[in-house]
Amino acid sequence: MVNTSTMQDQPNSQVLLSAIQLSSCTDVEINLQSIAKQLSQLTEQQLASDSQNHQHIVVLPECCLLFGAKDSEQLNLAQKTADNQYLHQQLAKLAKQFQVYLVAGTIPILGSKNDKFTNSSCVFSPLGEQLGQYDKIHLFDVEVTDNTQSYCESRYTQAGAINDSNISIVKTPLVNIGLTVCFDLRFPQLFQKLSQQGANVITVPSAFTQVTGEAHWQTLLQARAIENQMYIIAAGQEGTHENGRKTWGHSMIISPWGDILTCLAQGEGFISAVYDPAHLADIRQRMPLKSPLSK
Ligand SMILES: O=C(O)CNC(=O)[C@H](CS)NC(=O)CCC(=O)C(=O)O
Repeated sequence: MVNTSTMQDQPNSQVLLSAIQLSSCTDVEINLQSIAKQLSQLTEQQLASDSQNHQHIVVLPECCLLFGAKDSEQLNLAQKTADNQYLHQQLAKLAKQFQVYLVAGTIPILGSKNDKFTNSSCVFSPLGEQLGQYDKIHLFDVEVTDNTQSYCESRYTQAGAINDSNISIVKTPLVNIGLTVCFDLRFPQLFQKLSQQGANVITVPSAFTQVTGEAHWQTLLQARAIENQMYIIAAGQEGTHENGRKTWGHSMIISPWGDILTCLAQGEGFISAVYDPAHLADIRQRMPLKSPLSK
């Protein structure tokens, strides 16, 4: 029990951070069911062990509603759902049903020219309202020594805009969330911008390859958390997907000191950790990181 009388006096005074790890397939409905199942188990467990007086932020992996298909199928999905906003609606419904702030991994959203989609992370409130959207800026056009070999995300994906509307924090009652996606993790500039705007939690929905994940994932996450002094919630795809692609999993939540608070190496499931604002304030106060170079 982490319940205390002060917490009961102050509704929503505690923030819980969670990541859901998925092995998403090429069927949107099955993926929605998997997410609902994980959310149901996660919120049930948390109700049983804990006060209801908290704010709960849950992050899903990149491409949470369609993964392991050809990129052209993501474009088809973006085109098919552009008018009725089906993907947004289903995710908003889940946020409301389970009373969480849902950082809904990424979904394909039809771009301005209709021949590409943005790989977008959307945030929904427990009321089912959309609070923000971030379109992935750094696209994964990379040669990897795995069975896929050559990734060319920019073929069907339109990169996110470099402006204050795309790069902006999402304010919730107790936490400012900075949104990033997967390959963005290799570019500290984005994290610095979000940090300057007042982010104290950064989310990293991902589908890291097994090869690059094993080599770099944990180190990059810890570096971003340490250098920006903030919590990181990283939710990954895991396993072997229908197109043979292998993803690394290892979803983790990292403290502003760089500690791995919790990690799920393999399989579908969830992890949670408590956000500690005093710990964050203490680290920032004892070790101010103001560089004369960042003016
Ligand atoms: O293509 C899709 O279906 C969905 N998109 C992804 O999986 C994206 C682009 S291919 N993956 C990454 O960014 C991996 C980054 C990575 O692994 C690294 O930085 O090492």
